[in-house]
Amino acid sequence: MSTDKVTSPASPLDRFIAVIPAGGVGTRLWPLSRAAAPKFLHDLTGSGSTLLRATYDRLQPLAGSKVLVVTGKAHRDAVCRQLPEVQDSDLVLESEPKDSAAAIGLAAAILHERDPDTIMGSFAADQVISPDNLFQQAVREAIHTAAAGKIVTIGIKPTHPSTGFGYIRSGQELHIDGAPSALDVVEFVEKPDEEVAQQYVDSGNYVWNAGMFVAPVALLLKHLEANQPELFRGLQEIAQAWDTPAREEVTARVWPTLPKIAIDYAVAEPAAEAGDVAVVPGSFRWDDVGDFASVGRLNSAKEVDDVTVLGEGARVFTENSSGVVVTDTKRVIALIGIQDVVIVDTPDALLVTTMANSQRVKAAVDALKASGDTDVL
Ligand SMILES: Nc1nc2c(ncn2[C@@H]2O[C@H](COP(=O)(O)OP(=O)(O)O[C@H]3O[C@H](CO)[C@@H](O)[C@H](O)[C@@H]3O)[C@@H](O)[C@H]2O)c(=O)[nH]1
Repeated sequence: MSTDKVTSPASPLDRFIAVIPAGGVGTRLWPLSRAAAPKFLHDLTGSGSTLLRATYDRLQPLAGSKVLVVTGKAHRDAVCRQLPEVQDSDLVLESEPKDSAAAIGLAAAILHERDPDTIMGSFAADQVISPDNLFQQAVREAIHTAAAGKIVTIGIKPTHPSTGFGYIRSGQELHIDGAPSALDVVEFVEKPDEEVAQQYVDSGNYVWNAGMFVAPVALLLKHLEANQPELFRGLQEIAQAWDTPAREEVTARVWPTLPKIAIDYAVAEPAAEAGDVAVVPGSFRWDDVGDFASVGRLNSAKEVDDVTVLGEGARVFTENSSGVVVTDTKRVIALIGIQDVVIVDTPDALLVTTMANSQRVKAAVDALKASGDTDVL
């Protein structure tokens, strides 16, 4: 009888490391979401977990403690409080925001330095997803698909012609072991205009990009190098110094020089053209919490009459009214006979609008910026 040890090839799942890029301000959720306390640091579902913490917990069964977080220096303390498990060397702090290609690309480059066979998955810190098991099932399929040499996106069935999302046109089934629903991607179009978005939705051939990318780090970096060579070179330099005493010095020197571009333009669109992108359909409930109408929907269980009320110790009186109230003050709020209102009450800024206008909050933020009144942003 042979005494040779029978070893099975390592599962791609063992090569998986999760990355959470936690940036952006969430302008359409002002005045709740601020530069100093962006959307991902808030509990916007009333679950007791912030969006960041929920994202981390959702990834646990897939990644364990192998999670890298990329965020702004200013958020270091808040992120460490919310995610005490994250080691110093796995917390990437940016001195200034450089958009998602730099954030995700640096994580890929660091992971590549540590182990070039790593499969990484990047997951936005500010989405609401349920149930977790359907998300995890889709990501497992994405990891198997990535191991077959693809950059993998997760597709969400569109409900309206949003101009804030990437659109993915899928093609043939890929027939990959462990990924029965993976499809080839024919085209990836980031944020089309409304007319094009409407055509995509009407055609029934497109899904939304959920803002998640699962890929072998080497493949992601190959496309970054081909399409953004300057960004790639800078990230390489930082990554090579990352686990050495030179980390601080090199990062401080190189990071400010990096070009700003979204990963969707820098990698996803050109990689799809090269035939290197796949999509796994997500059957979970997905919401990017883009405005207060969405906050209202996500918390409808907390309705007082027809008004959704969010906020610890909120004191809200309602009569014949509907909408959403978010408050972090102790003020009493009374709503009488008004429909579909949005009220966001904070100590130094008050927002009053309607559900239908909740996407336009950004206009107020832009106006405040232009007037130089930035202390409330
Ligand atoms: N650390 C860090 N993270 C950043 C930065 N800029 C963006 N991010 C993070 O990168 C992710 C996506 O960035 P957004 O800038 O919020 O992208 P988007 O406009 O919402 O579009 C993306 O997501 C959509 C789904 O929500 C997609 O449909 C679309 O194709 C695209 O991937 C989020 O997790 C965001 O926090 C940055 O400078 N630094």
